[in-house]
Amino acid sequence: MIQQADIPDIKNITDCEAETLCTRLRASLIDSVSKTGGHLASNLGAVEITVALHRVFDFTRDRLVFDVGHQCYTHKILTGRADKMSSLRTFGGMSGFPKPAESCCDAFIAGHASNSVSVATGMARGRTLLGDNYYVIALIGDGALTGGLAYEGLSDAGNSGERMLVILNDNGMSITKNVGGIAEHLARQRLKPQYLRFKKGYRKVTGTIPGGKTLYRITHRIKKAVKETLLPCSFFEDMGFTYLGPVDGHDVKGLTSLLRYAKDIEGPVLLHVRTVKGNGYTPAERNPDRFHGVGRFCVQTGEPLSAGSPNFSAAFGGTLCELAEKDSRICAITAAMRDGTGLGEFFCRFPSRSFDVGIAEGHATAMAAGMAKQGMVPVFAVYSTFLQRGYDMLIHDVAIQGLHVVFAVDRAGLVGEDGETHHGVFDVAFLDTVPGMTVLCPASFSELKTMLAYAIQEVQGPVALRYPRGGEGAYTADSGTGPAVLLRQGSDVTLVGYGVMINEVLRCAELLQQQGISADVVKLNTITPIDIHTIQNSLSKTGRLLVAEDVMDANCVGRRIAAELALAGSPAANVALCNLGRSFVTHGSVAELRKLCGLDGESLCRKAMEVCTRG
Ligand SMILES: Cc1ncc(C[n+]2csc(CCOP(=O)(O)OP(=O)(O)O)c2C)c(N)n1
Ligand SMILES: CC(=O)[C@@H](O)[C@H](O)COP(=O)(O)O
Ligand SMILES: [Mg+2]
Repeated sequence: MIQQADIPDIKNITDCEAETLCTRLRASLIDSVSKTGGHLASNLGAVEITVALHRVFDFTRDRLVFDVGHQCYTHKILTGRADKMSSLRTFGGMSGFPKPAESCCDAFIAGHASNSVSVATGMARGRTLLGDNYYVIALIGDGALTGGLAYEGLSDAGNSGERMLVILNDNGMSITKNVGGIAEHLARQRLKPQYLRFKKGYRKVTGTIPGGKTLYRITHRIKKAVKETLLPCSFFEDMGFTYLGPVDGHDVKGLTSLLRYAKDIEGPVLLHVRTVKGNGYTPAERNPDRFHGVGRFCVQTGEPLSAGSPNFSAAFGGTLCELAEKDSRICAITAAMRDGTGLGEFFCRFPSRSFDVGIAEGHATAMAAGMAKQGMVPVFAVYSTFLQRGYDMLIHDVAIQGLHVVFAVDRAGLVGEDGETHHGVFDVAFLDTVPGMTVLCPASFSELKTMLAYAIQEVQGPVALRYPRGGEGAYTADSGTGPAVLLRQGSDVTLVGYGVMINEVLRCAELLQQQGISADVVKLNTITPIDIHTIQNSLSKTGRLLVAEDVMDANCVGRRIAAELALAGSPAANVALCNLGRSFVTHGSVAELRKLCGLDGESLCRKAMEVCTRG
């Protein structure tokens, strides 16, 4: 594994030394990620472009904005964090995404796709307005370019006249193979090497002769006028960019010289590089989708070191196939997360009813509304954190007309190693704001199957099922589709939970029992709307309430219960709301993060005992 001491002074290495450095970095990434897990294929594809960027720019001043940011490992190694790679994505260790708190060379956080051009445009405008002159770069992948936000950024940036560079890292892949018209367009782009060489040579010559700069500007304007009238422009040139490429994204020498050339061009520039996702590691080149996000693996074979275990995504995908077998109205939608959401089998068995729209959650939601309006039953499988991108379409296109769209909200709650940008901790709050919304919370695979059928066949209007990353806990029962059930009976305190957090609540009840305190455990199957009667009945006995949930405090279930009780004139004497509060939660294992946030069984037990001793 490459150590900090091994990193050369990158501004002063030769092209040959740069190539050697890329080889060493690549080997180190493979070795390191095989031990920690993380995003491998994307990082292997971005080694040369990152080294070339660091040869030409100084990222203590110049700003490099990563899109998604999962491809930032080489950047982190080159900016003083080589020795931290062994702590990648661990609690208290280095994040797998750019983090300004980690280094001044990390210009901006990242995690959600398609925002980098917008952020970079803002930075460039800020720079200009403040009279500074550092350079601003956005590094965006072809997958991220299927997100509509990217076009908003490109349209404005291209017209901004700002000196900035957008590097399009085009490997033909999103997590799976890239989709959509833009992917086709990029595939048609052809390199004009002789034209590119001429442009660079001409600029070099005019840069050395007296009056050459003026001559260059005049001929540049003539060329632009000729191209715009006589020759087809690339999509990006139409947007206002000087378009360079596509060029080989693994030629560190060529990239370095092209970046030096691009750096001096007035106005916005788009450099289109072609790379191979997983480059330099055969198993990843052969399976870039499988090596997009990996657990620990054997370097020699590429095989995972731990066998996969049953998870909610697979239970969802299998159940949806069973239902779709009998109901031809059911169709499945994903926003570039087909395998992550468990839809692989559905796409194989029902291709005509399967839609991967690219990284376009807003479009997916609006499209689902259109499908529902025409009589289909669209099931949009989406990670909770990415559904945030579709919130307006959920209100405007789905809910106002009361359309029956089913949202399979995966990765709900704390997700673990991806950290702040990926925890699914806002959906409980924002879904509840939507009139007519139903939100179901399966706590076991069996409940997910029951609730998915119920959501598709019985519920009217928009309905969401929310379930976590990974598998079920000790609770594996199926409490049906009633809004709430009493899982345990006691007289001292009422404990309320939903989803897989019920496992921590049941653990808490066990621990209280050992202290001679008996608890009612109310499990909510539906959290929007809430069945307050079951809770009221329990509280009439206990008078004390603790609600546990791994979501943000704002508009959480606990707050809504407390408010409903107060409005009904039956407020609990003592209430403890155990949730994530109003701060973002870092990365680490889910178990570590629950403990950090006081949401593990032991912490809940201590909280419940406080409530009981308060009176
Ligand atoms: C809004 C949003 N939706 C989905 C994702 C999940 N996601 C992470 S990386 C990725 C594919 C990115 O493809 P690309 O930009 O081409 O980068 P590559 O991995 O090919 O280098 C997706 C869909 C995300 N990060 N953000
Ligand atoms: C970078 C990104 O957004 C995805 O790769 C995400 O990390 C996938 O998360 P899961 O590992 O939970 O599928
Ligand atoms: Mg890609």
